[in-house]
Amino acid sequence: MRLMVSGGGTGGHIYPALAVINELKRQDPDAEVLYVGSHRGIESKIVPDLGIPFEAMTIQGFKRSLSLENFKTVYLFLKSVHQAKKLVRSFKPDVVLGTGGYVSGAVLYAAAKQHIPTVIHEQNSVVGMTNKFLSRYVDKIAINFEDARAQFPADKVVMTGNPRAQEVANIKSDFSLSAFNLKDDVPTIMVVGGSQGALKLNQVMVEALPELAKKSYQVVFVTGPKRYDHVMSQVNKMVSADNISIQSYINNMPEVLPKLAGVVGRSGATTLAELTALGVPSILIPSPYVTADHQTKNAMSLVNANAALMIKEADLTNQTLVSAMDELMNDDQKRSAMAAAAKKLGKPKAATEMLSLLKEVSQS
Ligand SMILES: CC(=O)N[C@H]1[C@@H](OP(=O)(O)OP(=O)(O)OC[C@H]2O[C@@H](n3ccc(=O)[nH]c3=O)[C@H](O)[C@@H]2O)O[C@H](CO)[C@@H](O)[C@@H]1O
Repeated sequence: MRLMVSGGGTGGHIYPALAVINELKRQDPDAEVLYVGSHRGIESKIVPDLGIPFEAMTIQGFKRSLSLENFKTVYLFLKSVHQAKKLVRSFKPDVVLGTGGYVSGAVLYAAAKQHIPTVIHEQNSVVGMTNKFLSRYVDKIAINFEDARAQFPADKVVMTGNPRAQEVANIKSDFSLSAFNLKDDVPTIMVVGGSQGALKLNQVMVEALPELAKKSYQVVFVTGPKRYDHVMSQVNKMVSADNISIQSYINNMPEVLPKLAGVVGRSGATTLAELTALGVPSILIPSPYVTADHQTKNAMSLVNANAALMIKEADLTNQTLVSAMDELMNDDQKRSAMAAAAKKLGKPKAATEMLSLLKEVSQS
């Protein structure tokens, strides 16, 4: 199979795409893949580092209000469509998959206009702007939350789950927490604000660190790559603790996640697919800065199933955070009940189902 994939801007769009590529390579080592991303998105670093053929385009997002920038955006979009058409003509994909982000808008639109079979994946319960636009043109739409179904043309929708779930569920991890200077036999919780880090969570964590340094559990605090130096400049003034490790970004999350007793984080859809695939209990702090408050909706699907606790960002302080972390980490029974509830929501066959859909569409 010749598979062209496009998705970018943020980890939540990129990792599901990479999981599909991994599953394709596992089933068919001779398959040819081309990943098309944007220059500015983190895919331009992550994808080539994995040795996956990568082409980058220049593209930018629409402003929600009318502005001159939007004219530039339309110009760049049309230019990207033109460039994407050329890439499609030269790569000759059997099928093109889009996993979200502006760049996938141009690539999938270009492919559909050239009558190449197309599929998009919507990770969230509330449909993103790019996928809403593309839904008119593509052949099939794979979803992860039932709530997304009614927002798309009914005959195109297929429930697959998020392919990243299968990738993390299948990993045999021999990761040691010693890589973070922590012990393997002490329960450990990770605090991570999605793929970019979260400003408020970082601020509150910096304030909470002296308290967390006294706990019997360990904490891996992931700041986000762009926020690491700022956090460290504040933390350096404090006493270091041997139960706390501060990291800027985790490159091998599928290996690290199985070693964790809990996660504190944003409720991005791909993060939730990972937590439920493995059955990791969590404390979720939905980002209030996303379209239609979709992270609260994502989080509620776990909270309602007793798989997660939730703190609204407006209520997030070092006290509310530490007390929720204590509630989770000091009660083994509660933690294992939450873990079991999370695992029930997992979709560990999602990558295989996605690939079946791609094959079916490519042959129709
Ligand atoms: C602010 C924003 O617009 N967020 C959106 C974005 O979030 P974001 O990109 O944060 O997406 P998710 O939380 O869904 O996924 C983050 C991904 O990055 C990985 N990771 C994270 C940190 C790290 O150090 N290493 C690492 O590998 C996680 O394991 C996960 O695979 O896309 C999601 C999926 O469409 C949406 O639901 C989110 O609302």
